[in-house]
Amino acid sequence: MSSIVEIKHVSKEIDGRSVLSGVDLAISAGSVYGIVGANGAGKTTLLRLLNGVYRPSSGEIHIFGQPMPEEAAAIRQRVHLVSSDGSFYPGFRVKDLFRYASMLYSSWDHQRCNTLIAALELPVEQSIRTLSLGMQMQLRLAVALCSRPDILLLDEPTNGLDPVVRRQFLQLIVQEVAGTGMTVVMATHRFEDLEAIADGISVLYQGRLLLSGMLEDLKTQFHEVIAVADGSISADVWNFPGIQSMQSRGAIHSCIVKGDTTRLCEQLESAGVLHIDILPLSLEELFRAVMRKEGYSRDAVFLL
Ligand SMILES: Nc1ncnc2c1ncn2[C@@H]1O[C@H](COP(=O)(O)OP(=O)(O)OP(=O)(O)O)[C@@H](O)[C@H]1O
Repeated sequence: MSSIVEIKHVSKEIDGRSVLSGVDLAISAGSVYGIVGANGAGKTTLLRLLNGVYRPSSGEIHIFGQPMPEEAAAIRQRVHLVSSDGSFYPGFRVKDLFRYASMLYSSWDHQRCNTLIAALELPVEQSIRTLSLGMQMQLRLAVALCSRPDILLLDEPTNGLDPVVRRQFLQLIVQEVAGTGMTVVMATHRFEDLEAIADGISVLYQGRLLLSGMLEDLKTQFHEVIAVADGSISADVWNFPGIQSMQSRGAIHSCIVKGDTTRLCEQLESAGVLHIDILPLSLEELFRAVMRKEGYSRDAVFLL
């Protein structure tokens, strides 16, 4: 598959502060790509670079094989950013917004618009300022889809959606990708959303990409190894290059390992452990392990 988005060694400074540094990323056409990371990692900034709101301080971004144009309006015809940030045409009624947006986008699809208004039960006569947060998110997505973007950028898109609508929202995105070949780049803290629809993911931490890859590949690369021992295990055993993190509680010792676990298991067996389990990781567990390796952890906050 060809890359529709190529980010080459991109850095971004805002107010003299480094927000992204040396980011390299290629995203295949027609895929759903997830960006995860702690608060303030730079996810929104990355999406804003992709739709031309920001320009890189250094490095290059190519979209559709072309360098990002100087004129951001041209790119926004084909790359639509949906986020829950800021107010969204509060003085408009829903139908006024659709009429206005239809004039902004040359590829506006009126038939799709009618279908989405009906499917999402959007109240066309209602003022946007009176819509719930979830309704507004659905409206933002509907406007984006009617503009028939080649690339849809989603920033925390399922915030505020109830479980039924959230599922419908994700299904709609999958359908669009399958039906139109649209590419989706989605920043989110909801791992279950990415498990459901993402092909690839990147983990951002303090403006750097820690990890990128296809979700299935990453899941086969990382495992949790649990060893039950009659007492402690020599520290030498854990001196193994693939170990991302480890913890011990009584007789149970567990570690997250990247790569082949055979040698580690041999070392554990030689150390006399009673039992070994090798378990696959969920995306959230994988994220936690990678972040823990970077020293990112939070203790409980006690206010009283
Ligand atoms: N306009 C701005 N002015 C100053 N600092 C900014 C601006 N935009 C972003 N930043 C800073 O850049 C860093 C990355 O912000 P960004 O919003 O991209 O992170 P994020 O990963 O989307 O975070 P979150 O998960 O909390 O939404 C943060 O430290 C933020 O304070």
